[in-house]
Amino acid sequence: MPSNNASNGSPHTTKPAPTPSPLRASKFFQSNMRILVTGGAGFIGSHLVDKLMENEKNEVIVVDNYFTGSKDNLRKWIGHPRFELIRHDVTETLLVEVDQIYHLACPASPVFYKHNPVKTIKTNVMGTLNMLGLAKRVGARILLTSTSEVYGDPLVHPQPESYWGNVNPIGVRSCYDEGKRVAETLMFDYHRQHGIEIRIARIFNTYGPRMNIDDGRVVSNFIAQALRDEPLTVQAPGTQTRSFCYVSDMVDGLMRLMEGKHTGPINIGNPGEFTMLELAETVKEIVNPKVEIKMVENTPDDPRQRKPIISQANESLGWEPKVKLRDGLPHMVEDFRQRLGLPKN
Ligand SMILES: NC(=O)c1ccc[n+]([C@@H]2O[C@H](COP(=O)([O-])OP(=O)(O)OC[C@H]3O[C@@H](n4cnc5c(N)ncnc54)[C@H](O)[C@@H]3O)[C@@H](O)[C@H]2O)c1
Ligand SMILES: O=C(O)[C@H]1O[C@H](OP(=O)(O)OP(=O)(O)OC[C@H]2O[C@@H](n3ccc(=O)[nH]c3=O)[C@H](O)[C@@H]2O)[C@H](O)[C@@H](O)[C@@H]1O
Repeated sequence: MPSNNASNGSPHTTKPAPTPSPLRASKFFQSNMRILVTGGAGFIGSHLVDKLMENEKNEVIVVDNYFTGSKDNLRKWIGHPRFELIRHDVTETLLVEVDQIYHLACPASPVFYKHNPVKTIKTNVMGTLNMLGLAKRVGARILLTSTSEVYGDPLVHPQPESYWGNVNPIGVRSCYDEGKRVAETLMFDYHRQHGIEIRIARIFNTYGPRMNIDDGRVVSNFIAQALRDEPLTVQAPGTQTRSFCYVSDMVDGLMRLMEGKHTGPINIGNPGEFTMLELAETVKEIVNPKVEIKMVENTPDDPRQRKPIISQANESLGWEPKVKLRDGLPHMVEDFRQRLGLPKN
């Protein structure tokens, strides 16, 4: 049986946070807050950058290797004096002077993270080590975007943060879910050993405009298929569930977590739970009532159920999602129509 009743260990440390590097103060121009976003050219990262850039006191640096992200997602900021974009792989060390680090870099779609699993592990482990090393050197606060996949195929439903999970350590998804579990471990060890200020978000399935059209994740697949008049591919049995959070709610939750006092880990997601068949029916109804729904083979270790308990986010961050699935989907459909060159509905 998995442990589901233990605490997450003491997150507290007696060590003071390291002082910022003297280089930090030696710059000619200094904004009030210099923020690094790794993976900022990706889906969630680019929406986060949009929101951070709204504050004129923020200077934002994005590093990305463009594996699943694109410069196009950031085109409105390229050339802006408060914005910098660096082609960089987080598995290599990075020397910059920043106050906060949002560490998102990692392929998120199962199709992409399974494509080169060794690289996915390296990104999660070495990438997180490098960002923690940077946080330690410059005294920055660091937020990791972990995942509900740390709960594996959960035997406790819905999932509280105290649940330790049911994860296959040697499966095809392990590069991602075990990788993120190690990343969480590294975060807490740097916190306890070096006094680094950490924040960990456990993100549940997030959707919205700018997802890659052929990303492979379920919401983007169904919308692209419905728009192209191709059958919606429900992977068997179709009764597996997910809880879908709209991207603006997610970004709001991540920023509140960064600015708040709680280390986490903290679930950020929308508790509205749907089977994949229900999702297919909803997309069919909204986008293309004539489209066929086709049952196809599933992939190994697909979690059978997933739904966050969000009382911690609610109590400690004052956060709850605002956008219901039926209200969020049309924004994504509109974005996909534009990018596929289809007329407005
Ligand atoms: N979207 C979700 O439903 C979801 C759920 C749980 C967790 N997350 C986490 O949130 C983060 C962002 O997810 P997303 O949906 O925006 O994914 P995404 O694939 O759109 O974005 C990830 C970004 O990281 C970049 N990247 C990947 N490997 C890199 C490396 N080695 N060095 C530098 N950049 C690298 C990619 O090019 C991309 O721009 C990820 O850490 C993911 O694990 C997302
Ligand atoms: O939220 C999370 O924690 C994780 O959620 C997703 O992983 P997953 O839920 O497996 O995402 P999808 O590939 O979108 O699959 C969701 C469900 O839809 C099904 N599916 C997928 C694609 C498809 O065409 N049809 C279909 O029925 C899958 O079998 C699965 O049951 C993300 O891709 C991970 O990055 C993220 O960490």
